[in-house]
Amino acid sequence: MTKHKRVREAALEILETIEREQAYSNLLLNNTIEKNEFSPVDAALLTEITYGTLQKQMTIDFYLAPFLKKQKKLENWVRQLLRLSVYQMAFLTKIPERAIFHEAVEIAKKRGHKGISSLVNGVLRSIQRSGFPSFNTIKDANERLAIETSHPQWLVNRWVKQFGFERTKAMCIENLEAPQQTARINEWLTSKDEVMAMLAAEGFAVEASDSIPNAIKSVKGNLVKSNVFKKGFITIQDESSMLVGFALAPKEGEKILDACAAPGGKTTHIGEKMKNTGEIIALDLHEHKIKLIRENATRLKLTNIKAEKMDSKLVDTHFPKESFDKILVDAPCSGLGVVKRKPDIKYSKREADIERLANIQLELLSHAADLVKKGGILVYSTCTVDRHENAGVAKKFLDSHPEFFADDTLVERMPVSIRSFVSGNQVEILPQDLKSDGFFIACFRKKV
Ligand SMILES: C[S@@+](CC[C@H](N)C(=O)[O-])C[C@H]1O[C@@H](n2cnc3c(N)ncnc32)[C@H](O)[C@@H]1O
Repeated sequence: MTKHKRVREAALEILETIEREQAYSNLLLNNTIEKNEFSPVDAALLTEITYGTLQKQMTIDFYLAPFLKKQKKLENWVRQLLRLSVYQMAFLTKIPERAIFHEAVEIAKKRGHKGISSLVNGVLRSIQRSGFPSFNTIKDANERLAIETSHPQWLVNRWVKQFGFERTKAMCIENLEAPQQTARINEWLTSKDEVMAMLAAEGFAVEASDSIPNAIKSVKGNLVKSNVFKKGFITIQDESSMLVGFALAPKEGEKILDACAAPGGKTTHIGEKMKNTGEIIALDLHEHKIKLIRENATRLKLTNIKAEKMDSKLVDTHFPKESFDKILVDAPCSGLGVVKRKPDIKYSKREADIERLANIQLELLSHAADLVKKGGILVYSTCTVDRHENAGVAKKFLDSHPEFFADDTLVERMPVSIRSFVSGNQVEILPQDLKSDGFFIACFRKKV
């Protein structure tokens, strides 16, 4: 069996599993690469085909529709096989079409029967003869944007209402880009210059971040594989997530609560900013996730983090009132800012999830509120792009908690390149703004 066929069979299996079990694409992909011991070249092709097919699923289905009109019911694996073949035809122009057809037909024969392999062959050859249908046939602008950029119509309609058509379009286009790998320097152990020199010596190509001090981006190579990472000098983190550390601006010796902490990306940032002093209580609902916080803290040589399993809706029954200088609620959210990284999110989320998650976020903030010291701050953040969560929750929190006010000094704590995205006590980053994840932060201060 050729290597490339193994790659496509593996891609097919991953796509089927994601659809069947709503599993996470990144975890499945990493497991498959490890299990099959794929070479870096095959791993790259598998990633490209799997993510590409998922990212462009609605566009591909639009391309396929005229050629499947006569099919009563397609088995799921056959649809996925057609999708990944069409993805290669439309978007991976370096792969010869005869190779795409041959491998699709071979997989169809192996998995199904002769009838299915002729169907797959027939559909792909018809597409080759007739070409893909044009988007111009779609008259409604939102619907065309949804199909062209493969975002559900409800989401495009919602974003257009919240951000206008042009910003939504830029966001949908940006969401189709490959995510950048960025990393934060462990500033209490080393410096950006030292890290860049060490990584160069290991053969990695990196550049300083354009927007965040003490951050770098990978140009070539997966930084997780570096000794610099293993030794705890860097943490892989999206640039917009790093802004939470700036918003909190923890000082040495402070006592901080991180109410939704796993896997500890932001907890450890706080720990580093405090130069391993003070105390950070890091909570999460799930025991297996607490382990991740501890592992990260250990790798980064931080001993100021205490990770515990707890439902943060109960924090006010566990800790004394006004016992923390600062509290972070990096809340569970709809995740619509990380579609670039996890394309399955855009198909699995429903509008009802947004309402439910906004309620949970408000509840978590309300339970944490009593624990903030007078004059202390409460930071609320999400990796989503939605104003019913985010600004909507921030408003409801302030409306129902007169002991807090909107902390407009947030802008002073943000890196200079981010200040134009700050409005009052909030910062809203859309994916196209920094080529990062979409992100939201609001900062509330307790009256003295
Ligand atoms: C956005 S993630 C946190 C990411 C983390 N702050 C970081 O930077 O690595 C939200 C986390 O909240 C946790 N969570 C959800 N509901 C919770 C609750 N009621 N109490 C504590 N943790 C909760 C989830 O398990 C998840 O790990």
